[in-house]
Amino acid sequence: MTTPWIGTPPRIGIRPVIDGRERGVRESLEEQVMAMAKNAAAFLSENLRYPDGTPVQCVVADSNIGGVAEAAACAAKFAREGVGVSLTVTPCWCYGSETMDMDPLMPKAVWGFNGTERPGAVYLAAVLAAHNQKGLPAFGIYGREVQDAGDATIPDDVREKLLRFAKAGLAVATMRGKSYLSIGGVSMGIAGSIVDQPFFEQYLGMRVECVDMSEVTRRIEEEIYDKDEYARALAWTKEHCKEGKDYNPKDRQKSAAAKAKDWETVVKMTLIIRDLMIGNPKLAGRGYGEEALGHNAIAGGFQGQRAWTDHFPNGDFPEAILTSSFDWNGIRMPYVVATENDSLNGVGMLFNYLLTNTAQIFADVRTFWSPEAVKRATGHTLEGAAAGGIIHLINSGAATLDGTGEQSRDGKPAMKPFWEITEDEAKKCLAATTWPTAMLEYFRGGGYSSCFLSRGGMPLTMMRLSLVKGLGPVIQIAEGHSVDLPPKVHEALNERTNPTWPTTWFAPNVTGSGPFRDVYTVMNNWSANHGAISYGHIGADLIALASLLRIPIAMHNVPEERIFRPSTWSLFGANEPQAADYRACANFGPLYG
Ligand SMILES: C[C@H](O)[C@@H](O)[C@@H](O)C(=O)CO
Ligand SMILES: [Mn+2]
Repeated sequence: MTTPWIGTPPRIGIRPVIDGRERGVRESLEEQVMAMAKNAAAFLSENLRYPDGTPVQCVVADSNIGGVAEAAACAAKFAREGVGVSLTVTPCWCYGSETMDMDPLMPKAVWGFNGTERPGAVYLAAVLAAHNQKGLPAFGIYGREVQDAGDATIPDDVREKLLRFAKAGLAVATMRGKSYLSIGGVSMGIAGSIVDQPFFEQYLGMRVECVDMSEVTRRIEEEIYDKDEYARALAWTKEHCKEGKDYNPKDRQKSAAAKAKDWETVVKMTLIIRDLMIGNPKLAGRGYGEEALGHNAIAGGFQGQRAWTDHFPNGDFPEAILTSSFDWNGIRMPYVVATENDSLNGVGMLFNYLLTNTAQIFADVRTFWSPEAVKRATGHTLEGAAAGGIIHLINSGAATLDGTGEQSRDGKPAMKPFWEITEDEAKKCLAATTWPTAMLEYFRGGGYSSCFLSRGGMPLTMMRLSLVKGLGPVIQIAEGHSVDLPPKVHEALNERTNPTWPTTWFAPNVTGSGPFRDVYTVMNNWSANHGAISYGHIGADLIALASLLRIPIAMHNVPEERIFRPSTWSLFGANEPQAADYRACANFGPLYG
């Protein structure tokens, strides 16, 4: 079952531009310029995948672009072909404002070949100046080393920038026109669940769809879900999702029959939340044509607490399974579902997902444990990556089971795109997860929480998107690693909190100064109760994406040499990149704004 919102994914349009002077110059360049475009297209398609695992598609202009007529013909072709991102390439001089991509909504980059036979770099600088003057920021790509005119290889530094730009551009284009589905409303006063529709519209080009949680009740009671799939899902759940310890007081524990009923309910909730997000053609055949359509949601959130969870089984199972890369339908695309309807953390998960095609961890940023505090509480001395202290990431709900770290890459724990995950790895993730009965003191209606401990040694990036009145959205980024603790130490610390929830021990990379002065300062600066955690050090990709969306970065620990933003940003203060970022974002304002 593929996710309909990937339907016709955005393509990357390649624009080969050329010096239009005939009777010698243009003719001498036709072949080389078009070859550069086709080479770039092949590289991008070979190295990038859509969320459904298919190769990214590129569209090359029908001709080299020597002037506005050919630029217009190229724009028309791109519109016909569903192009959402544009890359202009050239090894020679061309006429900037006559050939440039003028589409204000199109993420754009220009690659000027570093070869001196013809002035490709001069065009690059000239056309970027035009982009600056016209308020159409573009990424500039200029390889460090000079290449010979016929050299078709793409140097490593150019490859890195092409991929960083393309991933960010595709994420922007993929979100446009899609929905965030808000199931329920504000959860326990969590600000991220006060869903800000103008933010989604103006910054992401998305819409917010709102459905009351009573719709889930209606569909459960009227059996508006695929009953065959439900039977398979329940059987699969019984086989693969083992009930964990019931920590509730004996006199409050539910009966076996009531627990079995709760399993049935949470499995139905899973089908229903997914159907609400993306629809389900199976429903049309039963007279539920409207329900079959869904809400075109690329991300969603379930309020759960407390209006639902004070009475019904909680949403932890649905949220955890949907954000994982496998279920009763096999290994498949994960979904983006935010616990407590924290829509801003849902957007963070969505950004991370679109940049990596990997499932995401939703977590509370719960506790900073200093080495001294761990020593006092357990007698253990933190060491290795944990030596500076650790942050306890734990939250009931949408932590993907991929977060167990039971998948591997090069022999190390990993979280992979679904098409790389083996059946055995999926089974290991499930086997590493137990499902304790929900803590009834919190979740009066019961249900089940996913409980696992992430393996250490995974490169992780934790990010948060928050809103500030008068400023708008800002993003925080912390690259680091998951860490292992001795079992007894983990147990001692975990039992102090909620042992029924999934834990990732996180050690951010610290720099010794500023917001990354030390681990404590990272947490002390964190701008909300939640973080969206992705496998991999993707901070530079997030920074590129944020710049396309004009969302400034409030803090990050990404090495400077990896940072890639539109060239315009440097004109807002190249010596002070963070201040420049804020100025540039404020200057241009929201992309759809
Ligand atoms: C069960 C509790 O209410 C938790 O849901 C709560 O501590 C949170 O996760 C807050 O983000
Ligand atoms: Mn939470």
